Amino acid sequence: FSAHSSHLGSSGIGDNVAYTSAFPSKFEYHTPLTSGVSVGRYNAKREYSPELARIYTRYLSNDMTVGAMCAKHGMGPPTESHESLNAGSITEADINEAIGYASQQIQLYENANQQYLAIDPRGLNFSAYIFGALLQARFNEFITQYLTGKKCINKYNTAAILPTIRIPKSPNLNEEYCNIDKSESSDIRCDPSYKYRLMNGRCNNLAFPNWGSSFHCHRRLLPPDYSDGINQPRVSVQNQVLPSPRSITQFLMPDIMVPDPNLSGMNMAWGQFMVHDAFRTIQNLGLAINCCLIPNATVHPECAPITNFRPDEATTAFNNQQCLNTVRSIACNTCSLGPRDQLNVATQVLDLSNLYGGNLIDDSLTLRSFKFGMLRGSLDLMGNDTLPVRRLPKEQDTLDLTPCNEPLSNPQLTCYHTGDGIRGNQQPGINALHIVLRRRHNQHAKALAIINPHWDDEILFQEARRILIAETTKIHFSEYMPSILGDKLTKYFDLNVKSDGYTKYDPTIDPSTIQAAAVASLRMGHSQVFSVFNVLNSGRQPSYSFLLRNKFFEMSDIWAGNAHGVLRGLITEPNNDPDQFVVTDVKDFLFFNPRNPQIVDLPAININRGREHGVPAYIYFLEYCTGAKINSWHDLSRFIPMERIKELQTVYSDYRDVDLFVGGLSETKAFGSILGPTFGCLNGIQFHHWKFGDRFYFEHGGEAGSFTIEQLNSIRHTFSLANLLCKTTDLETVQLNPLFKASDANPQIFCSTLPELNYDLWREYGPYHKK
Ligand code: HEM
Repeated sequence: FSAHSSHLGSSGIGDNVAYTSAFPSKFEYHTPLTSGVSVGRYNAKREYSPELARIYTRYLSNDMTVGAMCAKHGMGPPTESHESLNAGSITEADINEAIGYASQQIQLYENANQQYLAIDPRGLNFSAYIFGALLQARFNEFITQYLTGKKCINKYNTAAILPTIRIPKSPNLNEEYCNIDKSESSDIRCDPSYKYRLMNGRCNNLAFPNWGSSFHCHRRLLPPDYSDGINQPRVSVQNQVLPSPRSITQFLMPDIMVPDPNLSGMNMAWGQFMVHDAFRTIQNLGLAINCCLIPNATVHPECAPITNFRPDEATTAFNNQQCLNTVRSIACNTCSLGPRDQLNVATQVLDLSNLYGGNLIDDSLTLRSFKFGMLRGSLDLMGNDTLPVRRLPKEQDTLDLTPCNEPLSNPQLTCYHTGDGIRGNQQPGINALHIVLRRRHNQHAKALAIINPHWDDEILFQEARRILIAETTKIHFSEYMPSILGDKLTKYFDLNVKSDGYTKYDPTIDPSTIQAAAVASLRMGHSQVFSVFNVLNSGRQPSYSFLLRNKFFEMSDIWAGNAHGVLRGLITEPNNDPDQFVVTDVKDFLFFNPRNPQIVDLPAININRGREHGVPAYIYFLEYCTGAKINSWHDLSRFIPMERIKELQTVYSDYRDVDLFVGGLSETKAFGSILGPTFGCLNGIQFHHWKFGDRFYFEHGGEAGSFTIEQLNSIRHTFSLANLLCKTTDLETVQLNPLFKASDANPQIFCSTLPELNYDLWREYGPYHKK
């Protein structure tokens, strides 16, 4: 048993390490809130580096031990004890004992699964791959549990040293999963000259072919904070259960509409679409487990229901509901010992995997027509070209198993088939964007087929896909990201789209999705959600409106041919400001289904999710981002208004307990962004990784998938969200930037004035194709 080298495991990590913040030193701080923050240069590669030790030794030093066998609880701060643990401290006999223990436990775990599958067999739809990888992940967690107990290994070393210990093959482990799961897997052969992205996201990084691929773990900026150091949800610094997520949303996140003065509803919708491209964390057994249902049944080990909250108007109206069902995210196979990570089934870069599919279940092949590179479709009742209809049960979404919510009066109006499974039907706005992008793909494919009649279906499909990914990515980077980050942070994180020339890929950056963004900073969009959706006619007058709560997975508006009306509403209506307020439609009535009425609370789920993913508390990310050291509630007043701090104090007993989602949304906005410094920073880092860590990012030069400079400039000068909407809908006018409401600074323009891509630059000249 040997230890690999690890930066975390080296000695000498302590409080005296110089710490640099994620923010630049040259920022002008206009508000006193952020003045005096010690700042430094953001370095995309520094996560898990020794310089962060000061932060994580703080939260991991609250070490209340792991495993019942450990006689010595509270081992003291990690800096004192970590040097005593090295690979040699754990013998072969220890590992063998641990494997024996894990073999028994995994049997019990499987029995629990079987019990629930007997109650709700939908979970059986889960692929064998997920089950196999999950069991392997759980097996390693049981080994970890045994070793930490027997050797009294503290949290710090559980995160730092245990992952470096090689464990022998075991009959329970399918080595194949591990070989293909490892980022540096030698089982995956990549063709460096292939110019298209693989559908599963592999081979983006040629040295680490799994970086950013589907069915792989999220990554972390800070090591996890699990209560047991392995997989149990975070608890308070006093080692108590944290306040109930529902109590937090009841008291701290009321439904108060504060529309953003500038942004349009499209800002929320486009943000959600972008997020769905890269993030898809799924629950264990796809939500088939009901953790609230059976009072005396054995609680499934992956249950994390939300309980211990006071009744309120909504819960009382729903049969005095006292428990909100939440199942834990599926564990990811890290192929090593140590704490749990979570699985992302989407490809983790911005490659439109939500449109094209890209994982084992939502296979791109089921979406293609195999004619002229086009995607399949169907017609709505007005004869508009729309997505293909979902054909049950073959295309049943087997990943999250949320049912389609067909209207009771019209049950034949089912959901549509998308590359994102059922999630593409989550509400009419997201579905309308799927429609737009599917149409645009087919436009690109048709145009290319005229230019290059000799191209076969495969080339046409891949080239149209490559252009459409460039089109949406250009909109993300030149319109969406600046709209939420503001100009300064966009510049700081180097996100601006250039006006000429190439950018450079950095193979040392892992573009994978960051846990803190998955559970908190990018979920800021949940506070932007509006309750009322106005559907506008072609004269931009309201035709009718609906409440979001009535339209989850309910596609009757789309069937009726109102996708354009929904889009007109989104670009015309305002957006809510990302703040501590969240509308009832997602706070009480998320995924409301009249067939099974119950309260589902999205912000409470977000808080719960953060804890069960072991994401550390808010202040550590604040420190990570700004370099500020927070030692009291009062220290927070530089970032959060005092009245809000008082509110936080009514729910949290310690400033170190505040959840990242709650703290981040409580901050005063900074740097001209609609976000505070912590969420601005975390999202900026994620975006930076998506740009520079993605070999296929459209502006990069010198790569197999690079565009010619002429093509690239045509992409830059042609593509915009306004143009995309104009080209794919019956809009006659649209404001210059539809992520903002129309105004003098953002005037309406005629669609007819917007150019088309110069497809001629894609004309292929060969011996038989003369210019
Ligand atoms: C109508 C609007 C929306 C609804 C109903 C919605 C609903 C949801 C739900 C149910 C989840 C999974 C929660 C869980 O089990 O942990 C989720 C996750 C998430 N949402 Fe939203 N959301 C909406 C809009 C947005 C927007 C506008 C953004 C960002 C701009 C966003 C960002 C995220 C992120 C980052 C995740 C985590 C995704 C993952 O890891 O798979 N959402 N959302």
